[in-house]
Amino acid sequence: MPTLNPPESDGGLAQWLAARAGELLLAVRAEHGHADPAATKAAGDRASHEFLLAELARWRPTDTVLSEEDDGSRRSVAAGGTPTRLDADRVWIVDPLDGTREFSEEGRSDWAVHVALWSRHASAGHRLAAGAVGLPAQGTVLTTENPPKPPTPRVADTPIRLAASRSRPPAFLTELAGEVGAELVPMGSAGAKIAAVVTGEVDAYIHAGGQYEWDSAAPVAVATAAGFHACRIDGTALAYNQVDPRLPDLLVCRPELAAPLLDALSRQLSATTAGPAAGNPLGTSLGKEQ
Ligand SMILES: Nc1ncnc2c1ncn2[C@@H]1O[C@H](COP(=O)(O)O)[C@@H](OP(=O)(O)O)[C@H]1O
Ligand SMILES: [Mg+2]
Repeated sequence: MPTLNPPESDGGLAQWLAARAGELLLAVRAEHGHADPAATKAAGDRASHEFLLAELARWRPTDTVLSEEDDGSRRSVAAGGTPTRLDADRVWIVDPLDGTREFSEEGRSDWAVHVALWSRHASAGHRLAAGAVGLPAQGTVLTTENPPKPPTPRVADTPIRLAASRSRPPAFLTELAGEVGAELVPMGSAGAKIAAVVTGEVDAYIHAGGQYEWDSAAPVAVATAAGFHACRIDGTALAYNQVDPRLPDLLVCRPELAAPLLDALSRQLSATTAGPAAGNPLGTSLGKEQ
């Protein structure tokens, strides 16, 4: 690891951490290969998590961290405990490896490193003060430090490109896509999908059925800093550093698509909750992705 000091700003630190964790992950992937996906996933998760925790302890020793790989927070909620981060002013919300499945698959570049800072005193409603999304296999880091370009108008009369989980898309999405004339773009990693919205590769990302704060905090910080829309699928605000870190659904899109997509979502959600035959229309599982 280089000993070079990170930039002083929170956004600069987030970018620096995401870039360096990404270098580590590329090295782990090269070393472990793809013959044993479970071993490659575990090694990547562990290396990136340990690196981020050590560097945050070094550079921000008084801040708190909420990480996907730190089960303590999840357990304390499940056991009825109150996580100490709820009293903290500054909490780093990190996903050391988002799109773990894709990380273990040869040739895929849809996996990411997420580093976000939640601050009690941040001005934005979601209280995300800084964030960076590293896309190591794509050679980029998107960051609030130098926010991506704001959205440009869509080319008229082209189908909306709608990113969705390639392994666990919400059951209502095919019907919704038909209703709004969208084409579905399956992709791994919440970070990679939100990055694809920000770069214009797709127009929107919809997820439902299960996710956690670390899956969306950093990419939502970057997307909203660039002027994109982000909210829950019922149109309510995204909130981070909550007692329960589950944040099971979201919509991220070009601002002009927020109203039509929320309308379509509202119709889908009322249709799917109306009938007993609906099953679990929002998704397939609430468990942690393995
Ligand atoms: N139903 C669900 N329950 C819990 N987590 C989910 C989920 N669907 C997706 N996720 C998480 O959201 C991230 C993006 O998922 P996807 O690639 O399917 O879009 C993954 O994070 P991790 O890779 O960090 O575990 C995945 O585990
Ligand atoms: Mg994740």
